[in-house]
Amino acid sequence: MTAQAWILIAVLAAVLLIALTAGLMLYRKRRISLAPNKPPALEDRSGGYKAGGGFTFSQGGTATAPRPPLGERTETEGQPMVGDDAAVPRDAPRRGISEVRLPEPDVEAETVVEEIELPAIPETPAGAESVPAIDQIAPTEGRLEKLRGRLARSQSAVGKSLLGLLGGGDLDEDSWEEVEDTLLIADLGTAVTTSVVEQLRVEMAARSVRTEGQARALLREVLIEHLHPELDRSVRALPHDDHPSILLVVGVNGTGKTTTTGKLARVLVADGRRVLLGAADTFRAAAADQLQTWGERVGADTVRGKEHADPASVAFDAVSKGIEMGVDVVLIDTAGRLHTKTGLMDELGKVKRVIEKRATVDEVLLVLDATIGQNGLMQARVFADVVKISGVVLTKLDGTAKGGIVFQVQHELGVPVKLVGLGEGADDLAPFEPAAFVDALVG
Ligand SMILES: Nc1nc2c(ncn2[C@@H]2O[C@H](COP(=O)(O)OP(=O)(O)OP(=O)(O)O)[C@@H](O)[C@H]2O)c(=O)[nH]1
Repeated sequence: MTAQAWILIAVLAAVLLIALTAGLMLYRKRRISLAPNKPPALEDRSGGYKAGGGFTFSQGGTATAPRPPLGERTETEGQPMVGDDAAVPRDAPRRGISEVRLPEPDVEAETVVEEIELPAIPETPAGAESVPAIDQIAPTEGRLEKLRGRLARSQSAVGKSLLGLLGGGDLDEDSWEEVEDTLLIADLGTAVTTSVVEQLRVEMAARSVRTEGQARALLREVLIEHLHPELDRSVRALPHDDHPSILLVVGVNGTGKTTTTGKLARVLVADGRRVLLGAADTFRAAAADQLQTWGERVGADTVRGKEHADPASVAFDAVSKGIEMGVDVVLIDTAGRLHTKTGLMDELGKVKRVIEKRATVDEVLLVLDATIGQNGLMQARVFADVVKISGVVLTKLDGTAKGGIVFQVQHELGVPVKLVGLGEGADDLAPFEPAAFVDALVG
């Protein structure tokens, strides 16, 4: 070969090398690293308060997000890329996942972490009281007991009429029908009512119940049994070794989602946890403001997007930020104003799918308004079809005699009611305890 040919080959090889290097650099630049950043030290804003107990928290089952099968994506390094849909090949038609904005510096303006400007606390002499910058949170222990009066006011009418009927001893068919009607009016639903009445009939005969005291004891026992006290009602909010626990709060708007998310944040902060809030209800700016205010009051940052930003994007940002900040739990408030099932399906399904590119969702809490009775159950069915609900929060139990919906929701969904809302106040959230609930009911 001539010298000229060798020179030509060398030049071609150099050009090829430069093109490869440039291509690799471009590829790396476009990639999003999924390796969590080193968590910066987080300021403890709980005011040093540790709750004595009352609420039970546990750790979600899976430690890390399940990786989608490699063969179904086009890139080969085992990490999902921007816009990847877990189970869909990259070149398949997508359902809007590509709209997801990720927290790169140039899109930072899209979502904002509202850092809380805490007022400087003046140095105080030892022993002197310092002014707390944020809310003092009442101990969470025995909440249901404290709030029992509120429940009892509206519920005990049901218990009284039941005891009035059962306390008389031998019941004729008309009386049994009245018992049945009372349970139906209290929203226990046909299936649970039938089962409760059957068990009461059998046990009343077997135990020869004659007095009101005996009737109360039996009624209490049967109702508690129908509330399945054996179900795990702990809220899966404890952090994993390498990432926070992730909780999604879902439900139709107006049921109390934002309020519940705020109240739950207070309980967690009181329990010594570092909390980050995600305002994925982007349809109404006021919803994000409301959540942020809750956050400011307890000392939790809020990740929020612009009005009408993609909720999945905000949720993703919140989870990413939570991992980066090293918080214990990320609570994500979602929008529930999509009344058609398809819209809801797309929205919530996408939120969950996108989050799970970073971490498994540990708990999906469905918030239901107890005052709307049967309608709440219909909502529950729709949501249960869309996302796997792991727990129910029943709100506004302070304003209704229809608490029987608790029985139905559990019976239909097979999911435990974990928390109850008993007022609009910041601390009016309580763990659901079947025995205490029935005691309030029976009086
Ligand atoms: N009485 C009572 N009111 C409650 C309870 N929980 C929430 N509320 C009230 O219900 C109303 C709606 O609550 P939100 O938290 O804004 O409901 P949401 O589901 O987030 O609604 P959107 O923000 O419109 O999606 C507010 O006025 C709350 O104060 C409760 O347990 N008892």
